[in-house]
Amino acid sequence: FDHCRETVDWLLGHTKQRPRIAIVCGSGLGLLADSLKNQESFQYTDIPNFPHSTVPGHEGRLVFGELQGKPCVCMKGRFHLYEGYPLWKVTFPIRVFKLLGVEILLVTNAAGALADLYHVGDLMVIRDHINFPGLVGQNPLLGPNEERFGPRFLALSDAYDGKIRTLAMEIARQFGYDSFVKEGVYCMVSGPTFESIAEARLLHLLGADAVGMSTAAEVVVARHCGLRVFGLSLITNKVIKEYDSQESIDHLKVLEVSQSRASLLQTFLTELVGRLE
Ligand SMILES: Cc1cc2[nH]c(=O)nc(N)n2n1
Repeated sequence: FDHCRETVDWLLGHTKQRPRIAIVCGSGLGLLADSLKNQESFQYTDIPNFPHSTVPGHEGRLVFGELQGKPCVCMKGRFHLYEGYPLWKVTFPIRVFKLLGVEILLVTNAAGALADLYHVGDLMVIRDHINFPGLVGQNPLLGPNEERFGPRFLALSDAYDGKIRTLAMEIARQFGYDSFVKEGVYCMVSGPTFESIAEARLLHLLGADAVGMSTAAEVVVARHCGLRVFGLSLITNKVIKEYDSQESIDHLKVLEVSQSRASLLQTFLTELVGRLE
């Protein structure tokens, strides 16, 4: 808690802005942060106690500013379990946002589609998640509970805010995006390996619609401290589930699709922020 307090005091001393909405930009989706008005940004390396990004496509800046007239703070670049960060570091920014006065967290990520319903370039509004690492002990809330943030035992049956999901689907309809904006279950794996065929089939059997290497841990910590959460996955590839498939996946392909759909995602999220109350 004191770690967070120190970081928050530093930030409060370096900007007059007081964000109500926090946005975590996924792989190659940092475009949104560039569109904020009255920007004030800080390199993660300059912020006390902040971890450093090490993944290509993740810049490493915390950007304060306004989107549709609403005070926001954007993470350009996030931290991943596969980088070797302990989960308390991966999720540290979320508790900083809480102490800054943020009430809503919008989290985006790139993910591979497990369900045939999804195609490359689709957007998946996250209805629920499977926190695979969390099920086997890699949970950000492990260890002594910090009562000043939230309860020892956290309920997650309502993790992804229903009102915001309804609003998002409404916007998709109004913008004519409904052919490629669908709701689904996001499964977090630790990475950095992409799934084997057998793993892909396993996750699909378990009810996951898309799989990625982030997001669930941040959402758990956000819910623990009472933030409303909305998650959006950009489908960057269809996960290979057949042994005779000629397809292959790599990080460059993930980034290429992210770049190609970044502006659409920006339009969608900007409209959503504008209509949040
Ligand atoms: C960011 C990202 C993209 C994909 N695609 C995939 O097939 N499997 C994953 N785990 N991920 N993660």
